[in-house]
Amino acid sequence: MGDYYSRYHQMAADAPSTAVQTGVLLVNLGTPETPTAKAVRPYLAEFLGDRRVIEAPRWLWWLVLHGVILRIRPRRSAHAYAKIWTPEGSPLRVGSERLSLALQQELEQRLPHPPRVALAMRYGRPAVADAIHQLQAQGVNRLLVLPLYPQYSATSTGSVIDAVADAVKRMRYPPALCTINDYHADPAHIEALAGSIENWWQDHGRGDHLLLSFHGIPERYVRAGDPYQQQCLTTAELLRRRLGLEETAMTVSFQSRVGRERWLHPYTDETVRRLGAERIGKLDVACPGFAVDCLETLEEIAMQNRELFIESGGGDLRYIPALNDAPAQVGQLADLVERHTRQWQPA
Ligand SMILES: C=CC1=C(C)c2cc3[nH]c(cc4nc(cc5[nH]c(cc1n2)c(C)c5CCC(=O)O)C(CCC(=O)O)=C4C)c(C)c3C=C
Ligand SMILES: [Fe+2]
Ligand SMILES: [Fe+2]
Repeated sequence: MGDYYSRYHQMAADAPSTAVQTGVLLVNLGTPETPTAKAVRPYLAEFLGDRRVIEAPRWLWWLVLHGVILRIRPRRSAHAYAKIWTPEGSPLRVGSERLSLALQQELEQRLPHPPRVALAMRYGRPAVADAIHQLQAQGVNRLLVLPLYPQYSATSTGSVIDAVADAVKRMRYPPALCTINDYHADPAHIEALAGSIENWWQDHGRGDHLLLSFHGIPERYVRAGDPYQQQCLTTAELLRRRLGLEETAMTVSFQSRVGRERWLHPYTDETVRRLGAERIGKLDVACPGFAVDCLETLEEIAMQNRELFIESGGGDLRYIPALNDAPAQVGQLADLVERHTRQWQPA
């Protein structure tokens, strides 16, 4: 009896069961380890094998993916990645790591009990499950999941939530969870975007037209209820008003389509060609859906679409960089974290 109680008291004393430690899991898409077909292939296989990304009958898609796409695309994509690769690695990885570090430092300056920040990639490494385990090893028992996608899509944010749910399914004692679905209309986010475009204009002069290009998704997904298109258009409209631009001074388009299905319109490449043919002098392009620069901005927009624009009669296409680890984005994300974790802060 006495033995039982003393053991019980010892256990209770050892267990820090009332300590609250918050974690923030930043999640971005993921990127290959090296710009080679060998490294791009498993990355694409995981990405394009995700049912959230490709909604098609499984067996049919498996045949197309493994029989056709993974035989052709890795080499083509690797060639594109090679053009933007940096000495530190893939821009998406380097930019996401810098942002994660800056957010950790900002929260440490602001809060007496700062959350621990970890970065995960939806595809490739560091895997979502590994990052959550790493946070738990640091004592985290409250977890805020913050996908680095300002607009919600089932294909991007939804898939991150799947990965978190899969990780949690295997845990005996998971952390309490909170997930941020989107921040597409957060005033501080709009302010950060507007400020970065204005700063860029201050250094380079204002162009003749502003194009906002978002990543596309199949139109079919929007018809099925994905709020992505609406959220992109709302971000764009809020940004246009904040910048004080006439409706005719700005265009919205959707880039990076894959396959033959109809994706969100208008397509960025067709829009760029049209604006070139209209003999626009300087076309400024920003991609507000990308928190961090990556293949889709640095290669597709700043290289491929710039060439398209000039070929079709335009003057120059100037890509305005993503927010990356700019203080305005770090501050906005820190505010978001503070708002969502206040409920957990020790009194
Ligand atoms: C084929 C279906 C795809 C859907 C749907 C899709 C949605 C989607 N993607 C992003 C963000 C990024 N995508 C990136 C690259 C990329 N996207 C697809 C396909 C779909 N994306 C592919 C095949 C690729 C790989 C590159 C290529 O082969 O062309 C990237 C950049 C990755 C990097 O390493 O730099 C990002 C970021 C969002 C936000 C989204 C839905 C809204
Ligand atoms: Fe994509
Ligand atoms: Fe692309």
